[in-house]
Amino acid sequence: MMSSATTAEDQLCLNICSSFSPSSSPRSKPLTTQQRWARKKHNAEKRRINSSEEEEEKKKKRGSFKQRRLDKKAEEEEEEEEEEEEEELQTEASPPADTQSLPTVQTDRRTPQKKKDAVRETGRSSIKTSSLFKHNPEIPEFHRPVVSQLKEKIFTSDSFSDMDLHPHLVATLNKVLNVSTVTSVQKRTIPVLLSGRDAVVQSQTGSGKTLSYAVPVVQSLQGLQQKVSRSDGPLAVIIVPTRELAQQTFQTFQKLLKPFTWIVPGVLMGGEKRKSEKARLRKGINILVSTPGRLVDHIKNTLSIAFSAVRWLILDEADRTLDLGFEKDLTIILNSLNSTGPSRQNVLLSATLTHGVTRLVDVCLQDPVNIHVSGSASSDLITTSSAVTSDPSTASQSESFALPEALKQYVVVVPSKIRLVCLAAFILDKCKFSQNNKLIVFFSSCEAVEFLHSLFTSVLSGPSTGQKPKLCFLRLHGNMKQEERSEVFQQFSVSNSGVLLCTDVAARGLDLPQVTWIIQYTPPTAAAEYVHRVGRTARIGGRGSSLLFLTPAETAFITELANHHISLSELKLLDILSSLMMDDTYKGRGKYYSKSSSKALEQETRERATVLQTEFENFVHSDAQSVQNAKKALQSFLRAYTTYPAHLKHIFHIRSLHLGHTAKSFGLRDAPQGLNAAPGPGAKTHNKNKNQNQNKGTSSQKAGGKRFSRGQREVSLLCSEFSSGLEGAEAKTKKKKKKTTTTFGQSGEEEEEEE
Ligand SMILES: Nc1ncnc2c1ncn2[C@@H]1O[C@H](COP(=O)(O)OP(=O)(O)OP(=O)(O)O)[C@@H](O)[C@H]1O
Repeated sequence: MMSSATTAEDQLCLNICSSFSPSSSPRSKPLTTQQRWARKKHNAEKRRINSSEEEEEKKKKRGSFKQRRLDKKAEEEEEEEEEEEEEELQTEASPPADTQSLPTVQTDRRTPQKKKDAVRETGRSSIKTSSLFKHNPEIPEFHRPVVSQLKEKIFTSDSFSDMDLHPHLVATLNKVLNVSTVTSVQKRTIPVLLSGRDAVVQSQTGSGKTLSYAVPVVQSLQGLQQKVSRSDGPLAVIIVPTRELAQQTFQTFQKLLKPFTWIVPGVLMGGEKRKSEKARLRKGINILVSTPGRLVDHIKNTLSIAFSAVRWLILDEADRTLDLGFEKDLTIILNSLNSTGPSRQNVLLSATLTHGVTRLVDVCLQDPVNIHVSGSASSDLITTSSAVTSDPSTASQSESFALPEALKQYVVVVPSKIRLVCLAAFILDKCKFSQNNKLIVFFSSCEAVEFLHSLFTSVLSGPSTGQKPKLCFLRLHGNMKQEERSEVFQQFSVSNSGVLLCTDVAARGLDLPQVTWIIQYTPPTAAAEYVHRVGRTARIGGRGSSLLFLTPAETAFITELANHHISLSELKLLDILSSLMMDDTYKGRGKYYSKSSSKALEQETRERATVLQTEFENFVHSDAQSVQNAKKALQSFLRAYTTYPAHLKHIFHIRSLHLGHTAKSFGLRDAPQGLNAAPGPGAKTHNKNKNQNQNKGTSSQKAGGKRFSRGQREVSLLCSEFSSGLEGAEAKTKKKKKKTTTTFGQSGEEEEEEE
């Protein structure tokens, strides 16, 4: 992991900084375009940082005022010439009006490979994309707020053998799980849990929280005086938000229980066959790992499930369980556990225990110990606060999240129109031009993942050559069949490189080895979610990097993150796009290729980006189905955009999206007509006539053919996102409206799901 992460970082540094090395272009060899570009950038940078005094001196040296005017004129002429060429390119590039509108063509019956070849040919010979680089909002000056990031020391000097654990358990930790030194969170949590106390545990992603509860659970169950038997049923219940995490946690218990074969672990999760789960429950499961929805299903429908012996309740990713859709499930689970069972130990864990979790603490825990493993940036000390509180003054402290120390966090500000090529250029840079990079890219909807997966696989994958395998794109989202989800998860876990496109279904808890980059193509809906997404890399002391995409209108999110002690550095859009100069796959017409001025090289980069965008657009518009998929992806993106919480609406408001530009980021040539989820009255679009249709809805709008008031619509979108994105949507659900009152004292109209 270390070495590959280093390579990634090195590559990044190469892109940003190597061009500043004066010795990078030996005189004996002719310079490549890339090197010329790098040198020009270096000179430009040097000019920028020169002090005004030096500038003055240079001016004096350059001679008389007249001479300076002549120089300037020559410079201007060169610029004008280049601009003219640019205009020419754009005029040629603009497609005729009729090719811009969405085609109503018949389904293309060409094979994908033929289709791809045709697309590539068209992309090369003529650039049909209207200018990507004109009429974009200006990229604002990047202001980096000063924040002191919270730090956590991951490892201690203690080992598991120093703890009061069964020797076979220690041996299993050492030999099967390959761990010997205890992490900070484990050192703090294991003794507290072994003493019988309830606990609330917050520590950074990838710090070993799973073992911090799994070890004491196994230690206590193996030591029970009356030996555990299957007929006891569940003694420990572990609730996690996603299927993949359930599977991963179950596997950890399987390993830990190797020497204690009489204790049986089991997993229940959506997408699996209920019948076989029922049979396993009947036989007896002692450590039960489950997603909330499926456990509720069994509570309602499986007679053999009995909680009379439960001694442990663990809520991993506890703050997630408070989200819409999970809270009511949790209420049913708690009611069911409380109605039977002896007294039990309860544990809440997460990297981000937001103050909303206090409600859960009040309901669930008795006199808990609060373990909060983080110190200030200037100290390595580990502090433990004394109590969980809802006091607003301490709430902000509890909402400052520690991030892995070796995680490098970047942001790139990209106008909507250029987002797609920027993402593609970044992926090519990391996966085609450097090796052993493993990327995870987050999107806001299943449809967007599906669509971009097929687009990238078709346009970017390239053929596998003798030395290099095909660039591999995988996808993971809640609308996939369970077998496929498991297969992808497994495939990405064991691979050394590749790109996983996913929704937030992969944001929490997953421990995928050697991930080098996390890319957030759509920004998260909360700082906490940002933390979990980037936490899929740089785990357990390893290195990793993350890149957040923001549009110029969204840059205030940088300050929002800074409020949570999260600090980002900027990557420049042109630096990312410059990776297209690494080979000639997307070479333009070569007009600027031979020129040496930095402007010409920038222009060549822009032209290549345009060629790539053209390939995307040609692919999308090559058949009706692809257009339909792109529209669906755009529509779901817009829907998801309406679900940002109220306090972030000033940053992410649907009205500030430019529909035509956003459409381009899904490979569409223009803003499509007849989107079901119209973006609202203020949404901007190129086409005024189209806009009229979309602007009609005010207090109510059409979504999926059904009329919703604005509030109802947002709730319905949220529900659908969470049910499809996290629990899996293929489970057939019958929904009915019901008035409910939750354990937490909230009442309201909620959707009840019955499986
Ligand atoms: N003491 C240890 N020494 C070395 N590796 C460890 C130790 N404890 C756990 N690990 C490994 O660290 C990785 C991360 O652990 P884990 O998944 O429990 O982190 P986490 O804190 O739960 O992360 P997240 O908040 O993302 O869920 C796992 O691969 C795990 O096997």
